[in-house]
Amino acid sequence: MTQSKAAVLLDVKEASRSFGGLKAVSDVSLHINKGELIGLIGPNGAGKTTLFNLLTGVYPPSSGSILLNNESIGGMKPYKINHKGAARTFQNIRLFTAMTVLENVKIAFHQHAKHSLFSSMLRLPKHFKGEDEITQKAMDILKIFNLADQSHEVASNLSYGNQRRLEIARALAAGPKLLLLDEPAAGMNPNETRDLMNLIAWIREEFDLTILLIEHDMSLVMGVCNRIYVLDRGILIADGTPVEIRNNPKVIEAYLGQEA
Ligand SMILES: Nc1ncnc2c1ncn2[C@@H]1O[C@H](COP(=O)(O)OP(=O)(O)OP(=O)(O)O)[C@@H](O)[C@H]1O
Repeated sequence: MTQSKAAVLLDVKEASRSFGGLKAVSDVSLHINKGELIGLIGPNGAGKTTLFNLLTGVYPPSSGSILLNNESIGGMKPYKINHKGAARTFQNIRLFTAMTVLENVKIAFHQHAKHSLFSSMLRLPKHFKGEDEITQKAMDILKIFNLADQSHEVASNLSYGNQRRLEIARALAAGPKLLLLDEPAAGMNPNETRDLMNLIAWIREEFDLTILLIEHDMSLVMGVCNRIYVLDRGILIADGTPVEIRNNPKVIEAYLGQEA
């Protein structure tokens, strides 16, 4: 896909991140156009999560630049990047497990809600109106994820697959432009995985999202992604359409090397 300036949402230029002597991400340049669903794959320890951590402010890049909507976000605090329009899920699920399903989504809405802390503290009518609206919006999202019936269930009581879905629902509540999903299907069975991939493709359309999806398993991303980037030992070794990636000798070698 061509890289016209207006269409690019995320532009990463020669980003690196070192931990001691290890270059976990090494001079990676990539771009994502608005509306694309992009896969990020690579063997164990390739640097996928570290790249996500750079994109979401968990770590600043050691060098290089990261632009979201033409604005530099490299090194910004995570909450600021979230406000700029990038939301993520984590490889290890991070829900408020003692809270209900509904509360988990409402918290994310509150972080972005318009009603002021002042009206909340004084419990003005405006506060209750805002609260009702947030409950309604949270329920609407839960319906999309087939979690509305369990809205009053404590999050830790959900099945593993549903906890993963709830994480995505919560990320969506932040109203992101860019959604970063770190192995959203990890631990799911093949049917759950297929349903989730279809749901991800659907929410992209419905919410006008751009999505970057980390996945371990190449075959999973083949069906849904427009393009795929491949990392190996911190280096971007390939990018292209699913068919190009499937037939790329460097990619095959990287994956075979992992099995050896
Ligand atoms: N905070 C850290 N401190 C030191 N080393 C780190 C840190 N985070 C990641 N690494 C190292 O950086 C390399 C890349 O790790 P990363 O988790 O980004 O890979 P990954 O592609 O997401 O792997 P996986 O598919 O196994 O999750 C690994 O060698 C890892 O041990």
